[in-house]
Amino acid sequence: MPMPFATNSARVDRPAIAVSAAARPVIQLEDVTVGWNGVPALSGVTGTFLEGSLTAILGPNGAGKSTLLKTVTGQLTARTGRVTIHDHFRGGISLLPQISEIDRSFPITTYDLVSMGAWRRVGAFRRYDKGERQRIHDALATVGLTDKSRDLISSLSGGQMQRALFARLIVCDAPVMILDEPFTAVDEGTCDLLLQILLDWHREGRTVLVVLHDAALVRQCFPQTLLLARQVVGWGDTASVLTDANLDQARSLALGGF
Ligand SMILES: Nc1ncnc2c1ncn2[C@@H]1O[C@H](COP(=O)(O)OP(=O)(O)OP(=O)(O)O)[C@@H](O)[C@H]1O
Repeated sequence: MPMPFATNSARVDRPAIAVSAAARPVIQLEDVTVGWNGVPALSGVTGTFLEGSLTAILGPNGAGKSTLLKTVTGQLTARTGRVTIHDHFRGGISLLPQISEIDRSFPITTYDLVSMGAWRRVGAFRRYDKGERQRIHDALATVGLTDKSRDLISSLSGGQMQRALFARLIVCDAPVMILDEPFTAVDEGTCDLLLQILLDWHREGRTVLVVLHDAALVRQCFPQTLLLARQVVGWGDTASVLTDANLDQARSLALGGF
């Protein structure tokens, strides 16, 4: 389990892409409370992810970050409040789950895993045309896994598996990308490569939400931050959210629980 607010990264300049004043809302949360087995994990969450924004979701362990992602992707239902995915983006959201949630023993190859990214366009049981096959090969090349395409995913290292999951997202080609701790347990070279891919998605105008634990990386590369500690501590411009006072409040709220 990563430590909250680790600070070990200083590799890439923050992208100088502002969210347009005319950006449309993509995902809106209104006073959302959601929990597990009747116990609230997040309470009173209100805010909007705008089109083209690149948002880091940061908070101590158990702060509700994964719970939030599961709520916006429809895996969990809010107990109260409302989650709205706006019409233009419905069906256009791709998720990279925490690597620990993936059954690595499932007997499929790296190519099969990456090709699943095309299911939304092609369907699970139809043959892929030449264009889709090329897209899969290109994605494998982008993440440096061409020579692993025939290997079972059970043989991949943690970093290679994360690269394969990114390749699946590249094939998905969705306008909204949601990633849960994509840099956990990966080597520095993989982290740099995946970060560049993620920043490229932002440059292309996609909406990107990323759960992270590395505050230094967030300060450097993420224009927007949602700081969570079982509730919203701050949501907006990263510099105004990641203040010492807010980080202290997040730590104390998460430690105290509610
Ligand atoms: N499957 C589950 N069943 C029951 N409770 C859960 C489940 N998943 C999460 N929780 C609880 O919900 C709360 C928030 O957990 P969540 O995983 O969303 O936090 P997080 O901020 O993503 O934490 P971490 O950084 O440790 O991954 C915690 O108290 C956790 O124990």
